This record gives sequence, structure tokens and C-alpha cells, in this order.
Amino acid sequence: MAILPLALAGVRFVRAGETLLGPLDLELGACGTSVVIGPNGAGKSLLLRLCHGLLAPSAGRVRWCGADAGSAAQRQAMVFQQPVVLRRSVLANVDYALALRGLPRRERQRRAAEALALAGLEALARRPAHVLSGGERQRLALARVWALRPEVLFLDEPTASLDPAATAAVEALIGRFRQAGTVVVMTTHDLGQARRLADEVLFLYRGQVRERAPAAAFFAAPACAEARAFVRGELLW
Ligand SMILES: Nc1ncnc2c1ncn2[C@@H]1O[C@H](COP(=O)(O)OP(=O)(O)OP(=O)(O)O)[C@@H](O)[C@H]1O
Repeated sequence: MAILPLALAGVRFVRAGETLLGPLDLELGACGTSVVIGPNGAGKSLLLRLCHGLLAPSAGRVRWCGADAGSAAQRQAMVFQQPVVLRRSVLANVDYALALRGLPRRERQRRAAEALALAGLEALARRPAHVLSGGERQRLALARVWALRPEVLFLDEPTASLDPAATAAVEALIGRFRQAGTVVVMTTHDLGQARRLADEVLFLYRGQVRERAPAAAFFAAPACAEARAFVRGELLW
């Protein structure tokens, strides 16, 4: 049974009487890669965390199509800007995630080897994960998720603070997810990256989706004044 689209209906996230996000009514997952952009504090991370289920909305509903929350949770994943890794080897990090899903040993070995090869981490398989560099750690997080075969992947600023080579490696991995049919929803501050990866763009401003458009159309001519200013680097917050 499909889990997409993911529907947000009347979603708000409120703290201390302030609406930080919403109200939002939108569906996600109709196209390959949705990139959420917008200035600092616009609510991009909140949106992804609500979609992933890490936060509960203060009002409204976040609902996966046709699936109960439990089964949807197994079929979607999120990778953070600073991925959490376990204090064990690179290989054991991937294996552990697969063991949590109850996969038998032989299948875990097969998937872990494939995922580490994809992420270019075979040579680091026995290295303790907590000593990895930022770019290596991000590739491990993606390898771990790849092994789980999610249908939907949320990525929160996956290349923030990575150098150009590591950024390119991570973008290539994101491309592989897309090729494999995974729907990707990601945030980025890198407009070049948004142009390279996005099928569609959601421009978030002060907790509202102010514009949503196919990427080519958005970058050719953003429709709203705030999005135009943002793309020109003139909208601070
Ligand atoms: N749990 C929380 N309690 C109170 N305020 C919060 C909470 N989480 C986020 N905020 C606030 O909500 C706003 C949106 O935060 P969010 O992290 O989603 O922004 P963002 O668009 O991802 O920004 P950035 O580009 O700087 O990462 C910010 O002003 C933030 O301080």
C-alpha cells in the first residue's frame, strides 16, 4: 500500500503563543525531489521535523496516505545536518539500523556492503564512526538510510559545512536515491544545489509556504516579491 502523498491539513506549530509555522495545507511526494528554501528562521527544519513525525503539530494533521503511522514510520527516514552516529564502527552503524528492522544477518551483510560501496566508505568500514570527518559522517548517514530502502527521505541541510568535494559526493548520493525512486524532501541554503537537485521548490517565509513551483519556473522567475528578493540575496529574514 502506498504511503504517498503526505498530506498536511491545517498544520500549525505554536510555541509560547507564537505561530512559528503554518497554517499549512499541502501535499508532498508527487514529484522526485522537493527542495524547501527560505531565509533563516523561516521554519524549514520545523516543516521537515513535523513531516517526519519528530514533532507533533500544535493544530491540524500530518497524515500518510493509506498507511497507519506505525508502518509509515518504517518506510520514511530523515538525515540531519549533524547526523548522530553510534560509537561503534562504520559497518556496525549500518548493521545496527538493519538489525532494528529485524532483518536476518545475511541480508544485513549484503545490504550494508552495498550501501558502504555506494557511499564510497568500504575502506572505512572498520573505523570508529565518531572519528569520521563531517563529509564522511554525512555519507555514512546516507549509507545507513540507503540500506533501509526508504520510500521517502527528508534531508535537513545535508551539505551545510561540507567542502565542495564532499558536497558533490553527497549530491551524487541524493541523485542515487532519486534514481531508485525515493521521494526526497530537503532543505538547503545553497541555491546552486537547489537548482541542481530540485524538481520543485517550496519557498518558505515566516512560517508560510509563499510559493511552490517547478524548479525551472521558480528559478527563471519567482512569482512573489519575497522569493525574488531571496534569490537575489536581498532577503535576510
Ligand atoms: N522547539 C522550539 N521552540 C521554540 N521555538 C522554536 C522551536 N523550534 C524552532 N523554533 C523557532 O522557530 C523558527 C523556525 O525554526 P527553523 O529551525 O525551522 O528555521 P529554519 O528555516 O530551518 O532556519 P535556518 O535556515 O536558520 O536553519 C525559529 O525562529 C526558531 O527559533
